[in-house]
Amino acid sequence: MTEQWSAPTVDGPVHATVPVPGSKSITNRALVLAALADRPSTVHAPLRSRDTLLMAAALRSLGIGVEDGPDGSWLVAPGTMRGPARVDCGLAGTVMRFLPPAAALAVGDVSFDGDEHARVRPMTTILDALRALGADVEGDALPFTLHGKGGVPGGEVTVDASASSQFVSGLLLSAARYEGGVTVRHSGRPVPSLPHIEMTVSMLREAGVEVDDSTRDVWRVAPGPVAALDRHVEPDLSNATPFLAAAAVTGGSVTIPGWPARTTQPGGAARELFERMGCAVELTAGGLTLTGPDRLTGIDVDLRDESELTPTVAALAALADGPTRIRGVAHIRGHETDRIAALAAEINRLGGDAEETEDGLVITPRPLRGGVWRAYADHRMATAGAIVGLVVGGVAVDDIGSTTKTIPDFPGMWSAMLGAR
Ligand SMILES: O=C(O)C1=C[C@@H](OP(=O)(O)O)[C@@H](O)[C@H](O)C1
Ligand SMILES: C=C(OP(=O)(O)O)C(=O)O
Repeated sequence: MTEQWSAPTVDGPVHATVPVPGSKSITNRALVLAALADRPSTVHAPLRSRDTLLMAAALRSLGIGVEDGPDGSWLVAPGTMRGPARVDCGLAGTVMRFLPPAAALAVGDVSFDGDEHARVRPMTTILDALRALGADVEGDALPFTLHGKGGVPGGEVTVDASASSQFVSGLLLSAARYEGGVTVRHSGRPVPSLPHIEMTVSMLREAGVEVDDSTRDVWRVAPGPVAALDRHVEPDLSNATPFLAAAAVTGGSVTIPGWPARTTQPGGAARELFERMGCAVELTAGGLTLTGPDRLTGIDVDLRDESELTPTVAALAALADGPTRIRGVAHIRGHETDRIAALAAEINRLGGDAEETEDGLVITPRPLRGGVWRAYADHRMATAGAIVGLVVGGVAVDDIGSTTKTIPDFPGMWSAMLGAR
């Protein structure tokens, strides 16, 4: 059952401080690394939302201990993974791409499935790569089964990762535990979301794993142990962007506490994007504060590196005072939904002017009217609808529940933010 949600509209600037839950990308990397580590780990301030709860549940079904710590942390007790097990990936790219390479180390069968929308997300590249590295995999997309033999030879593999950086990240995360380690070479159109691969490399190094990424499009992971983690998870900076956007579109000001001065999250680039659109952004000890302008400026932007920000940028663009061109994100047609088609359809349904291009969108602002904004089961489509609804009366998001993918209570956070006006 999906839940239609009337997006609240405001008639003045939004002023609020909004604490944002932990990063999905860091939490799910930390869980996989902790499961492969040689001793128990603690993950502090993890995100607890559908994507990470599914990862935790999947690891438990494989025999890994994932217990609640006293302070909201997760305590992870590693061990030999064992099938038979069934993994529900939901719609989480990080579960469907990060867990199979780890589960290939299990003893026994591990079957994977997910939501209807997940079954059409690209998977062949990583499943073929696992076969090439010596794993026994049945299937080319969800659902599929791994016949685990308790170990994987590893070696060198060439992949076309132009559809998702997660193919590379997934292989690298488990690579140290493969007998010969793993070398991944990318061959094809440019890899999107490269900072997410850098996040993977950086977290592997934190866990004592030797990674050579000195050659472009080649990553070499040496075989060896994975050290236990004691890891704090930063706020999810991509999930912070709808809240910052609330200040941007109303000329208000929103502070996100705990915004890191340095980060491996691509969402960190949101600062510069908002500035280019005319916002003032300041990082202090209290967090990142964004103050919106009288009118937002349209921009020409390549979002290949931070493609998960596209829905927020598109929503801002529809409300700006000049055209925006978004480039470099052809692969987001394979995200939770075809985001290029979905954004164009929903902006146009409300009377806007959004045109699909091969690798992005051209959005020319027009006065918008209320109506149903469809989420397509996609959390970031839903939050984009909330941004538009803040200044366009009568917008209803058809499936606000989709936001639980990466934010446990988006409607509650949104109304708390507006209540603080
Ligand atoms: O590794 C990760 O945590 C992610 C990588 C990116 O995927 P793509 O490379 O498929 O864009 C990003 O969009 C996704 O939200 C999270
Ligand atoms: C693309 C995204 O998610 P996933 O991790 O499921 O790929 C996203 O969160 O924008």
